[in-house]
Amino acid sequence: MELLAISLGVDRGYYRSFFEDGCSIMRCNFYPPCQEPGLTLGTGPHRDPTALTILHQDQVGGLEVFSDNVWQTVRPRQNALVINIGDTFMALSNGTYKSCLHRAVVTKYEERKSLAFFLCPKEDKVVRPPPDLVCNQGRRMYPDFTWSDLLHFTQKYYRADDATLQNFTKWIISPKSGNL
Ligand SMILES: O=C(O)CCC(=O)C(=O)O
Ligand SMILES: [Fe+2]
Repeated sequence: MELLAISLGVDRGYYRSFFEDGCSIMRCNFYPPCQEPGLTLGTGPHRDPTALTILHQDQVGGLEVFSDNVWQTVRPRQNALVINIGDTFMALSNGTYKSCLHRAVVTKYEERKSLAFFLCPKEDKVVRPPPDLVCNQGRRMYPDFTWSDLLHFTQKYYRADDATLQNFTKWIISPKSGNL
């Protein structure tokens, strides 16, 4: 978090202290083999709604990221972790860092496991970029929201996909959401 703050030219402690009392989540994904792997996906295309994901995949492989307009395979490396930016960090960086679109494919004969650590803020924390960043950029790209609002949105109303943050922003500012 300090490195990300330094890269954005803001107070180096801003994000680190923001996540100090966070409610992070760890999940193990299990993908059974599939007789027709070309007809399905283990995990469809999405951006993680969380802030930062630290992921380890086993040697079977299957993670793909959408980059330069194509799905690129992330080759498994036993001693490496994949770090992905999620939607919450995209909002915290006022849109400078883009959340990563990714998916996981399945294979015909081998089962696959991956272990993901999702860095999340404390539920009632207001997700707001540092003032210096907004000042330099001239405007806020996303409204204030709490992590609990986004979590609720993605667990109750909306399955995380390519456009979660965009649709969440519309939902949060709509009077019908009951959030204002
Ligand atoms: O299994 C993988 O490699 C990706 C899992 C994933 O995208 C997720 O758990 O959010
Ligand atoms: Fe993901």
